[in-house]
Amino acid sequence: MGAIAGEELSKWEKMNGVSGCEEKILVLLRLRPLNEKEISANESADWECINDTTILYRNTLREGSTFPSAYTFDRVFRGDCETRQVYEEGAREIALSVVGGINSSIFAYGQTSSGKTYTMVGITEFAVADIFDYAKRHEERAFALKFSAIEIYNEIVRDLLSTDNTPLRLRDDPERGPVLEKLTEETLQDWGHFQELLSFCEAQRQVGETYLNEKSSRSHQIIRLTIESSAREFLGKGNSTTLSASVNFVDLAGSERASQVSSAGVRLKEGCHINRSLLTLSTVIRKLSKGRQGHINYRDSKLTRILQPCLGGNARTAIICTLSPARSHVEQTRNTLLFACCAKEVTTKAQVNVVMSDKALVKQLQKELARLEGELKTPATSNTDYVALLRKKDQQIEKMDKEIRELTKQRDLAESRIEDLLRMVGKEQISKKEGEDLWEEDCSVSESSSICGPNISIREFNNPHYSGGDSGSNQDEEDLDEYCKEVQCVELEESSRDNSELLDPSLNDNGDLALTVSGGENGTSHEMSTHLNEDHHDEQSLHAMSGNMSNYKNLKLTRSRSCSEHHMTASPETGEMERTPFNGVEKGFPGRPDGLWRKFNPLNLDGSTRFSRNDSQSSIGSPSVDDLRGNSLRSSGDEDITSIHTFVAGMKEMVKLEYEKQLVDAQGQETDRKLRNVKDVGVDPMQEAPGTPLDWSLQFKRQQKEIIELWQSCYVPLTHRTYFFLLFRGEQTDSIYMEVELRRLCFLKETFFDENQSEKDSQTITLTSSVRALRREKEMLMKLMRKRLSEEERKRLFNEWGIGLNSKRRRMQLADRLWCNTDMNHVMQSAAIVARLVRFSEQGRAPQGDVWT
Ligand SMILES: Nc1ncnc2c1ncn2[C@@H]1O[C@H](COP(=O)(O)OP(=O)(O)OP(=O)(O)O)[C@@H](O)[C@H]1O
Repeated sequence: MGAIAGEELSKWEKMNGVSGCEEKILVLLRLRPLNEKEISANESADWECINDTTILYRNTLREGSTFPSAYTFDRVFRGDCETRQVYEEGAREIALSVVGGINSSIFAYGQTSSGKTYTMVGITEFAVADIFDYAKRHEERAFALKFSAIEIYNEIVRDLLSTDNTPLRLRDDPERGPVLEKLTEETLQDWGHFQELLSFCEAQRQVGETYLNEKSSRSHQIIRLTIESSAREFLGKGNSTTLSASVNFVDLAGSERASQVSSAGVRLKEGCHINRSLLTLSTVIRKLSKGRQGHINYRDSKLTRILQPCLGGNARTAIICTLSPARSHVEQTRNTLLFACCAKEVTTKAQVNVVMSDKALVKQLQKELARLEGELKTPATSNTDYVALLRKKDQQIEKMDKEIRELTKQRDLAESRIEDLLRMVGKEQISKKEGEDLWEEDCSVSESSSICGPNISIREFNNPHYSGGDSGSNQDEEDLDEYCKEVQCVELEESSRDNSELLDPSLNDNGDLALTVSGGENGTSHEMSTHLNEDHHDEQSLHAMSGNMSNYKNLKLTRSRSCSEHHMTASPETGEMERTPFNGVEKGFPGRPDGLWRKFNPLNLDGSTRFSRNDSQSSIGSPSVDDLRGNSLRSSGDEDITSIHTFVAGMKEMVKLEYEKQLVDAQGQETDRKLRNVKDVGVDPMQEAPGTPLDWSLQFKRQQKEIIELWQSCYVPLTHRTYFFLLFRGEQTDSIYMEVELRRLCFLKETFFDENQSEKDSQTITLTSSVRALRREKEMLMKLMRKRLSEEERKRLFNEWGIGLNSKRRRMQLADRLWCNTDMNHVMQSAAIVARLVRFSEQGRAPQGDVWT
């Protein structure tokens, strides 16, 4: 059942005038006359209905009672009033609501023998008669009247239309409320049928004799009449609506005092149940009269549970309180009046109940849908607020989108940094291969055949720049082009960044030779490139290949693509190295940091120099750096050496600045790392930077030693060792790079010993390939000894390194002895020689005197 809708609803609402509205329970009072027993007992009638709404207690003064003497209700009926009058002037309207689809209930409440049954029998008959009459007068509608009756006797519900005394089960239906299972429901045929059923119920009901009433009702009786009606014109068409409602005629058992009724045994037990359930009813009414706040104890008795919809629910309700006027019952009468007073404050909210056919329901829903669509198309004034609200929300969403984009950008930047670091650790294998190829080109010079051993396979490359000044033929140029494309391709893919070699000569597509310096911050690389086309001589080729910075107009030092925002370039005007700062605004190259020069031990070739470090932490005892400085200034190669220093200083300065930047960014990166749960590779300066300078100094020495040993065991190119050794000399900012190098070398070593991997992956760097590359590098250095060192210098070196001046292949012997052990003095001497040979230099940037002092 549901609320009726549309025209039919309006019609019935008009008719009833109450649908959906709250209304108070109608409270009627019926005062019966003194009965024979009371008269014979010489009882006086202390109660009098002084008008249609007020009843007065006449004995107030005599008793000195504190109770009110007058009570007002919707309607009061004197003892001489007929039940018909009570019905017609009181209960009728409520009872007949049922024909309009509204539930209704008529109660009779009062003490025993006050006339409840007397009243309700009449009310029920008059109401049903009126309903029959109504149905008869409204032939346009088809009516169905269903009759059922129960009694609640000692808290047991019985079906009064059944001879079976089996108690009825009471359950709660979410839609229908309390439902009695298996309750007999008879469809009334006619008046006679109704009378039969009433008689049957009367016969079934528990009635007993008490002192006050010969035929006292010992149970609560509820006669229910359900009326269903449908418009005949829609019957059978599938779109009819059915009104369905029930009217309850409730004849309660009477409250009684055991002393008054002199009951005992069964009657006493009945009386206890009756009083208890009536007490519950009174409590429910009292609570409802104060509003619906709090718990209403409907479930405390079967009576209140079954009558719950009638008490403050979807029903119109009238309570007829019956009274005895006798003085002996004054206390019970006052209780009844008190109940009545509470009841008149209770409200119910009845509405028309309708059952719709499926077709009608669909139609109704379609109509509702159309209405809602119409509202959407033409928004009402009240919808303006929603439109504004939506617009505001859209703006918020847009703003949040912007923020998300910005945060995504920041995250990508942080990821890029992490990837740079990871790349340093993970990409060296491929780049190693590239390095190998590049060194093969170095060996393609005219002397290569005499240098390279028969067991070393070297790819011949007829590059005119490497062929002793022989101008390139067309074929040569094609080869060069091919080579350049190859290098460019590799670079574009960023797959061959050689982190295993700090100094990685390669050619770019413009014919420039790029000197890639790896090991910078974040695993980035630095490229120095010079145009080879200027000079085809071997000397210049090698010059460029070794990082000669003599031609500043064609030389540039750049960061790899991933860090292209910071790059070093040679100024076209001054030829000086310039570093583009992080913000993109170029400024002059910062020059050499003092600390670097004080630490650096240059190569001294005048034979008077011993190699040492002036680092106070160094355990190597040798001539001081200051000694060397003076000598190195006098050396024939001082320009080259100082140029190396300058370059290294520039690199270190750049590293330092980047490191500072990392410190600033560290917080953001840390947050990002946590969010994405990126496994830290241990290169976070915030985490890895050692605590105190002293701690770091000790750690640096330890790491440096480990690195040198690993260089040795991994056959790392000497130029790489030299550059790294010179670049990172123990400053706090070196820690990150030391850590990365250490891990990289550990990884490399593991790879060398993993034979399976070497066999499986042809791209993986192997021990053999490293040895071969190292061999070719030494051959290249050997050649450079002749180019870069004077004969005197060479002789001096041969003497110092214990190479007989008459022995064969002296330069190769020297090359073989460079970086051949891990003794720090040896390492420093080796580094100085290699640095001199490969000219980590830049002419015109010789260090100032004050730097050396
Ligand atoms: N208004 C009245 N006019 C004349 N007689 C009445 C009236 N009300 C009740 N009586 C008579 O009083 C007696 C008791 O009435 P009734 O059985 O209806 O009381 P009751 O309240 O139903 O009692 P119980 O609660 O014990 O069932 C009956 O004999 C009945 O005929």
